[in-house]
Amino acid sequence: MTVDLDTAAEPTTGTDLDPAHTSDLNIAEFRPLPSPAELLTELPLGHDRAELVTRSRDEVRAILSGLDDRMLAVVGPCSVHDPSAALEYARLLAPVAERLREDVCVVMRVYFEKPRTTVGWKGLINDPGLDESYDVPRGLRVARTLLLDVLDTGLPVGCEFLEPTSPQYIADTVSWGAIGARTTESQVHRELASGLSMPIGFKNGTDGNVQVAVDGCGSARAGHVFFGTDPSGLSAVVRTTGNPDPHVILRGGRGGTNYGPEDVAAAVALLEKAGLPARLMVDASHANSGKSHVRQAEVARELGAQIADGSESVAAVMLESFLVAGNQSIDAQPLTYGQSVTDACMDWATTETLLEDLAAAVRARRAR
Ligand SMILES: O=C[C@H](O)[C@H](O)COP(=O)(O)O
Ligand SMILES: C=C(OP(=O)(O)O)C(=O)O
Repeated sequence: MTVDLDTAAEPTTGTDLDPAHTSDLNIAEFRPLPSPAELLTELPLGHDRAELVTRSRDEVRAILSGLDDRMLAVVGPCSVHDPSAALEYARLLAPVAERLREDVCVVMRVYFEKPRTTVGWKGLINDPGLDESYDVPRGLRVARTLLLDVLDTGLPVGCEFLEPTSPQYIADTVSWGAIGARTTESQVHRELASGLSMPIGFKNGTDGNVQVAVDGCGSARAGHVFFGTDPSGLSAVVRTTGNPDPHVILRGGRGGTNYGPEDVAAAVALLEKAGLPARLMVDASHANSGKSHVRQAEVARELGAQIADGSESVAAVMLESFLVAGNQSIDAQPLTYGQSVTDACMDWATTETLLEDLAAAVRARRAR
């Protein structure tokens, strides 16, 4: 039995589709989505933004390969829950990025999909109302609108890709992407990365295992054939040619941090053994900061010192930063404007200073 989801007016349930009731027994409903092509027609990228995306992807590639001696800094909120606050943040970040552009290539972290350790709010695309109403079509529209608005400030954007089909709706706007610690070992995500058009970073595992991220890079560089959807939303066999620019992101793990010079050297040895470029990103947050925004600033300063000392291996950093320091429960009434509802973030003033420090570290490295 086939169901045309484009024309289905009402949600269907698993058992509607399965009269014998032997499958989909735990599916409560199927709800139609617009196709990726429909959303891209409704909210087009346009020529100028496309040029920014292409140019910034090239810059990210050049930095990761060592052809460009600047640093890449992926900086922004842990998650976007309020597009107005995220846009206000972008409007603060854009002039700083412009001022530091000789030394640092700033990409705004605009994360809409949150991988959870068990359960929790899974991001603005999944639940834009933050109230378990799960209006995913609205989530996609709100996310894409914000991505276009951020590009209009002149900033390129970076996202984590989590749902295997969501990139079809937003990836044309994205200049750098991540596969998270919880999915870095997943074949589905490695296949996805192999077809994405921007450089993709693989986090080390939550247990601290870096080899799984190196393996993720090796897998993503290859072409794959897998199940997916085409731009019209139809199920399709997808064949990819491989992503030329996968890289490792050190984010610490249950055993401790991995941003120190010895940890970076150990990761580089794994990359070299795998025949991969010996350059990586370090995430100052997550297990490298123990999820403390105060500690995160110290980690970022220590990374700056490594760079100023001449480290060529740390090509990029990730910082979690928002308007207001710390984090709050998503159930807070009222929510504090500009504060994270997931992991704790550094505030804007701290972030601006850290970006200035990173730029100075790059200049010091260049002068050596
Ligand atoms: O980046 C955010 C979190 O670290 C990640 O999504 C896991 O969150 P959780 O452990 O609160 O579920
Ligand atoms: C979830 C994230 O990180 P990690 O996968 O390292 O936990 C993140 O960067 O938002």
